[in-house]
Amino acid sequence: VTATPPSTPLPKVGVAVFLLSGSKVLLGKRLSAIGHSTFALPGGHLEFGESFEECATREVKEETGLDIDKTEYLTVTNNVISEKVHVVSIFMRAVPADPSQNPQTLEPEKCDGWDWYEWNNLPKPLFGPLQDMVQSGYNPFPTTAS
Ligand SMILES: CC(C)CCOP(=O)(O)OP(=O)(O)O
Ligand SMILES: [Mg+2]
Ligand SMILES: [Mg+2]
Ligand SMILES: [Mg+2]
Repeated sequence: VTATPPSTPLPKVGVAVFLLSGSKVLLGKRLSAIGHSTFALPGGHLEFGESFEECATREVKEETGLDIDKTEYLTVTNNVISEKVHVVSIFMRAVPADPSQNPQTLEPEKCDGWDWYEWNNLPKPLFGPLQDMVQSGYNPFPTTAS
């Protein structure tokens, strides 16, 4: 009888949303097993049949109660987070549909609370894939035509 090798789980596909307000971005401290106690963008698993935009809109609404506008694809990253977790992250950007709306912590078991942070003064530690992007000097903000 040949032992079956331990199966390595398939990569996950996550959609993360840079929700922008002026020079600030919305972040929440994760309480899920993956990335526990690190600050991450709202977002989540891409579900069957969803477009990236549909997933972004759904996850932000589920997690923060906020409706979003001007959602657009930014970039993708490929991160092996641990020996059991490999995540392909689709990064989107968007703006709140109603700037006066405050985010709500709708999944307190997954997130310790949402706050707006200046891009040049982000909290630590950041969730792995986001930390890598920040470290690489990535700028999620629209470039205003000079
Ligand atoms: C980070 C990676 C596991 C992708 C899924 O992100 P997530 O844990 O926020 O997922 P959900 O919001 O869908 O629960
Ligand atoms: Mg979610
Ligand atoms: Mg989800
Ligand atoms: Mg999530």
